[in-house]
Amino acid sequence: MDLTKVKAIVLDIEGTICPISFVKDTLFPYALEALPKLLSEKWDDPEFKKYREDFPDEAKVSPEAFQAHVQDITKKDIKVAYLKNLQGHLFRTGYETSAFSTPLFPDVIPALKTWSAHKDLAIFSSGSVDAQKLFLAYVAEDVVTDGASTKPAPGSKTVDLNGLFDGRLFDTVNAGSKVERESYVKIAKALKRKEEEVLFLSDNVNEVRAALHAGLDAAVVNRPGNAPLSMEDENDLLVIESLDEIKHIAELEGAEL
Ligand SMILES: CSCCC(=O)C(=O)COP(=O)(O)O
Repeated sequence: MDLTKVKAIVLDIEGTICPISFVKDTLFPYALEALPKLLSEKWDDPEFKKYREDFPDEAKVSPEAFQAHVQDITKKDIKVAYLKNLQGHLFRTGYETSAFSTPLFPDVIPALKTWSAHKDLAIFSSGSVDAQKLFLAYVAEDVVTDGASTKPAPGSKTVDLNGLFDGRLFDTVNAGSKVERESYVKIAKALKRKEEEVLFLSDNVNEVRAALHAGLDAAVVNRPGNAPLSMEDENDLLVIESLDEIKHIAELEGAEL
């Protein structure tokens, strides 16, 4: 890793800056629970139609078929854009009614605030850009970490971190697949940086390998609750457990972070 060159830091979401359990056990179930009301009230509403029309034909035949399809691909965690766009729409009410807020790992907010002074921060997630905006708009200021779980502290206020990212939000629609090198080339270009000036951090080794293949700097973030890494991945890739380690590497390299 050469952090002296890095001018932009691109972050994955799930398993990197927030626990996988927040996405799987809070956001996804909320979306599934909210869907029947949306389907019964808005099936023919133009606002809902723009989400519905991208679904496969067999899911569009009835609200029941639609609900079953969404349930199936959510359970399988299939990260297709049409599901992600709909989820982003469904999450909104949850955030706006304080049904949940975003728990970031405790090292994340301080790192983002420090890094944003000298680096461009960006997100690259399978979650849609709209979902990313909500995710960042309702971040719990205080979290409680207990073993593998990090959750918003009871009564915690929220803080909007969108300003730190200034719209540098990438998803599979505007950047492409997270496991293809071309997507990372595209992101570097969008950030107006050379590939080696961009650092990508993710829990997903295939994403990290694709970013490295594109010429970015990249590391695996191994958080409590993530899938175990193979020996091969541990040997081949830089693995960190906290964003603080990037700060330490920067200090050792004399890089400004
Ligand atoms: C933007 S919050 C919802 C995140 C989400 O739906 C998801 O699938 C997370 O994917 P990532 O690529 O960020 O691990």
